[in-house]
Amino acid sequence: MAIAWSEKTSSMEALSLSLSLPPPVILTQDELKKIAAYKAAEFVESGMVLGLGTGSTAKHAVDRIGELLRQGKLNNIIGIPTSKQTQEQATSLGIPLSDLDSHPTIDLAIDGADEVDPHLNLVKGRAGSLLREKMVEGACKKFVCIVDESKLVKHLGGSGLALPIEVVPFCWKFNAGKLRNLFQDSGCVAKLRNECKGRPFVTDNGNYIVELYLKREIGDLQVAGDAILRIAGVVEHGMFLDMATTVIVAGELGITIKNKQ
Ligand SMILES: O=C[C@H](O)[C@H](O)[C@H](O)COP(=O)(O)O
Repeated sequence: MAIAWSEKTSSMEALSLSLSLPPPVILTQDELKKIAAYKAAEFVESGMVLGLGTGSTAKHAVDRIGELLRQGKLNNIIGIPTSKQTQEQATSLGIPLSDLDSHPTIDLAIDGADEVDPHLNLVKGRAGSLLREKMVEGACKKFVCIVDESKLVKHLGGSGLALPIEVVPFCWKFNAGKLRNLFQDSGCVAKLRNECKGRPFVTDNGNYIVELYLKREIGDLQVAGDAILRIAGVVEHGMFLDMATTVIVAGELGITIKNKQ
């Protein structure tokens, strides 16, 4: 797969255009996320069915879409939220919502990621929404991923963050052991994600998240993903392989748009 570097503009210029503010001297990570999100909102056209992502970067995109609707610059949009959190945000902004049952084909999805590798493979799920995100983003014609440059990695797992796996609560320790064994060559440690005070984090689907910390690079990602999904009780994993059609990266030196070809 070849990656085309199709655009590079100054991020400071983009921020000042988007926010009508003078360019700041140092951009925070959140400002970079906002720049990427606002750029992605330019891909939205009236009449589209839109996949609405989850997380701090996607939140900016949803805000922007709400703003454009309010201003009358967009109309006739239908949003398909990827989490209860995004559903609440979109509802509060007056974005009309639906679901995959009624709209099985989505024109465009916009969402963040925890890691992006050079082939535009992603790790997602730090906010625990990986299952609904994968369902929605798997049903879209175009998936625009928005990140700040800290999310770029040489290989998935390269940031040191965990690879999240959604599992049913029933005998999760048994499945955490199976997952650890699957990646024992990568020095895998498997931990349950906790909400607070030892209480497990529960996803919107009532499941748990097992986090895999890998010391070494995973070999074939597709093979690894398939092996994870063969474990009964695993619901989904956080690797989004060959799904993003575009990745918008906001960094100190500008916006880079990478397109899958
Ligand atoms: O479940 C969480 C989602 O996959 C998020 O899109 C991802 O974790 C990126 O989140 P953020 O934009 O907050 O870094």
